[in-house]
Amino acid sequence: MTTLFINIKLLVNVRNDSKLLRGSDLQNLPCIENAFLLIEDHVIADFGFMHQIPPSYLKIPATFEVTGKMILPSWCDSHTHLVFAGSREKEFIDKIKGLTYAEIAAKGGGILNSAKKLNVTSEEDLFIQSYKRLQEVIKLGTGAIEIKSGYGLSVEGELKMLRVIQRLKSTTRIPIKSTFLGAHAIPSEFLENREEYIQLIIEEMLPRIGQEKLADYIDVFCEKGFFSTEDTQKLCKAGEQYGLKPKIHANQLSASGAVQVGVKMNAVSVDHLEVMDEEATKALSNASTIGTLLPTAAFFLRMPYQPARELINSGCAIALASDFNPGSSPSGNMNFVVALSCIQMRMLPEEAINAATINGAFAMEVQNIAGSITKGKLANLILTQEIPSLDYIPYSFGHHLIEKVMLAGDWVN
Ligand SMILES: N=CN[C@@H](CCC(=O)O)C(=O)O
Ligand SMILES: [Zn+2]
Repeated sequence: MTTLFINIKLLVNVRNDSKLLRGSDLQNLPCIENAFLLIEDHVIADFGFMHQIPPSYLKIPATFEVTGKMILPSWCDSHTHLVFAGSREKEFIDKIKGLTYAEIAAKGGGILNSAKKLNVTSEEDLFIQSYKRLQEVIKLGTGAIEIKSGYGLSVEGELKMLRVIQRLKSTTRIPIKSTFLGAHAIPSEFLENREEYIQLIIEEMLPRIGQEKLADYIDVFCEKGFFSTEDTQKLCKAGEQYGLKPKIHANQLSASGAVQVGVKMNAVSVDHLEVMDEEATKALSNASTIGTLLPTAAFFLRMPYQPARELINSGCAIALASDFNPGSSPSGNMNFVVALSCIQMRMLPEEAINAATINGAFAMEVQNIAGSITKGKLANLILTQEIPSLDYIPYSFGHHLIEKVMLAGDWVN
């Protein structure tokens, strides 16, 4: 199947090769004005200026004339908890009434509440709920995604979640990476003996996950009241034995040393980063580990936003992701993530788009197939409506500016 786009107002994030962007490089968003784009056999085959289009292309039957519209690579959402059961809007009301995230967790709410729901939900039902959410975010322009377990917190619950992610991988066209987050919270029955739960993860969950090849990464919620930096190192080392690289929940509620541990463990990414101190920023600025910012979690929990400018000015490689989950970010809308990053974290539109595409791709190691308009990459694309400029995308937050979305060269809507 061959598809041609002509008269594209702006073809965004056009690159010959893929490089992780850090510091001031994030501002460089290469684009072609008045462009063509050729898709062949699911991948990007060619692109360039309209005035240089090879005449033979103009005979292609599936030609779309898109004057006034832009084409972007799909969003790469490298941090989600999209597989969950039910919802937690009652806690939302508790938050409105003034309870903190930590107070809700201490009351048996939070992650443990989702775990309770998940463990009484069948694998089939969980798949149906998750599949629906995945279709929704695809229509919102997400074209590659990472999904975590972590609401099972029991051997069977965690395996159930990871099997659902595996089924999503095999039944949809979107590239999916799977992360084992057994260390998301200590289940209530282990509260008096947390070591025993850590042993359960290491001795029972990980071997099963390794055997069934159910995960690509291991994650730990490294935070006071959850898992310590020592626990995190121990769990990451155990994960390494099964080929799982770390992607860590770090510095969400406190500067706990989680970022430094992630960097030391060669984590692919350290995610959240609401509460950074000098040492954490310094560790990240010299590292290949990506700092993934989750501004919608800060927004929803009324927490200070991640210090994006400081991180960029320190030379860090940063990505943006949605953290889609029922407790701290019940939205997987990457368009809002990008807008919020510009509005509240003072990221420039170019920086936010790079962080949500190419750097997001690196943060889940799909940079060879997604994240930019590059020959040979999957044709996972966003076609906008007619818009006046690129800056208009984050500026007009909350508007639905996407006309159509393509995954591997096929329209999904
Ligand atoms: N912080 C840890 N995990 C999730 C929240 C999970 C929940 O509240 O259910 C997060 O990334 O924000
Ligand atoms: Zn998360």
